[in-house]
Amino acid sequence: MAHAEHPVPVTARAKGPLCGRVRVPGDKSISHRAMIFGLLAIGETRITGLLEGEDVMRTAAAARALGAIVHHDGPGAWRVQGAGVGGLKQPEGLLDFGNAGTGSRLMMGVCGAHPITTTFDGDASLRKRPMRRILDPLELMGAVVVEQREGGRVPLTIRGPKEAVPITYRPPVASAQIKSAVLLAGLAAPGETTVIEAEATRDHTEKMLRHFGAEVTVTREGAHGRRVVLKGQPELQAAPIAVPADPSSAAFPLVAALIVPGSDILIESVMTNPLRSGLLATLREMGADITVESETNEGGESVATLRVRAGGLKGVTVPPERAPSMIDEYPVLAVAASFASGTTRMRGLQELRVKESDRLAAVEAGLKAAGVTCHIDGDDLVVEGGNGNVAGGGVAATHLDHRIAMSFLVMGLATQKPMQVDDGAMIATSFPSFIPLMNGLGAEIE
Ligand SMILES: O=C(O)C1=C[C@@H](OP(=O)(O)O)[C@@H](O)[C@H](O)C1
Ligand SMILES: C=C(OP(=O)(O)O)C(=O)O
Repeated sequence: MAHAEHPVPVTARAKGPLCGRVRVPGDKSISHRAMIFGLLAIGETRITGLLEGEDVMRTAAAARALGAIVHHDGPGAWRVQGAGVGGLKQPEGLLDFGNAGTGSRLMMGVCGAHPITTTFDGDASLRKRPMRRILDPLELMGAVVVEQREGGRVPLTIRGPKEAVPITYRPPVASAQIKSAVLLAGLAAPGETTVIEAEATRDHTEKMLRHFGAEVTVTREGAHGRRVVLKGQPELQAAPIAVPADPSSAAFPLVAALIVPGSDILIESVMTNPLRSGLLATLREMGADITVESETNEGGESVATLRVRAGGLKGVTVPPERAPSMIDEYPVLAVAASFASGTTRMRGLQELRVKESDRLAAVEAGLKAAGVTCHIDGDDLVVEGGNGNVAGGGVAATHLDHRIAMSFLVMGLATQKPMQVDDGAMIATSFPSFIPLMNGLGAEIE
């Protein structure tokens, strides 16, 4: 388990072109939801391809504490015997979600609508992240929240009502976690629970609700939004889940192959859900050589094998409405932008300030440590590309953030001098096999 007190410095250096074929682990968003729906369903949910990263293991432990029987059958293969909506057990201790925003927030939605009292906690990173965005709608649905330390942060305790009240909710920020927490709470409420989002966010919860037998309707709302209506108190029936490969993890070998001269790699069966594909669209606009070798369907999601070849990238402006479809990919996009020709402006990145770290500040500091000219302009990040030449030689501070760690290690594969990150331990939260997978492609990360 990763601890801030025992940082693990990791260094990446340029060695030569990357080549080979890889498949990245299962999608983190879908893996959390697979465990949660397994808990809420009647019967046995069989999961294949589950991401066995620390974040998802925290959600699995919470599902057990709430009454699920969870079996691990082999790599990625899990079975969850559910407690059913309404059948949750009062957990004995607190639920420690470690570094996991998604796991903690979605489980707050589940627990906050049931007549149980649950205490949530996490690591130093999670303790800084805003939870009011989840607690506000839960209070409208009848939950009582006791904040223990600091307002709107874990540790906190939620007592759910005898019967949750259905609501119509407009999340104040584009967030699949808020939408999902409200919908999961809505499962325990009679009548219809509605979420109206101004910007469409990832739709894994809606898809899984349907897959488990709930009635959900989704209609367009405004230029970029969605209205999601859930009919409450369904009996969810266990259903098999095949977790596709995580596009947010695929982003690391993908950008590495674009910036390391001479590289040519294949990334197998990456999920191409359009609400997760903003990075691909942006890299293509930058001139990236990414082709689809084959396309198919896995577990209700389209997946594609991508061939990625190194080549000159040019700077672009990334519009703010694209942010929800690539929210976790901005750190590694900033790395790609550092090697492009010209300026890249990434607009509307305010949500990056409240991730595992303040990612705007962490990216700016890491890029500067590598000799890249960049600045934050309001909520925009502006990066001046070095046209293939980036000095490197610096140390990037990761602030308990896996994506910051992996992004700067990818950068070090193409900089003139090696890049170090002060702590690689957090990589295990989302991509435990990152270092061997990259080294298998010919990288030197140690
Ligand atoms: O719903 C999800 O699985 C996620 C939603 C996003 O967070 P927000 O809802 O805060 O945007 C994303 O950053 C996170 O990694 C996973
Ligand atoms: C933001 C992320 O995750 P979470 O919110 O689940 O901690 C992420 O994985 O980049």
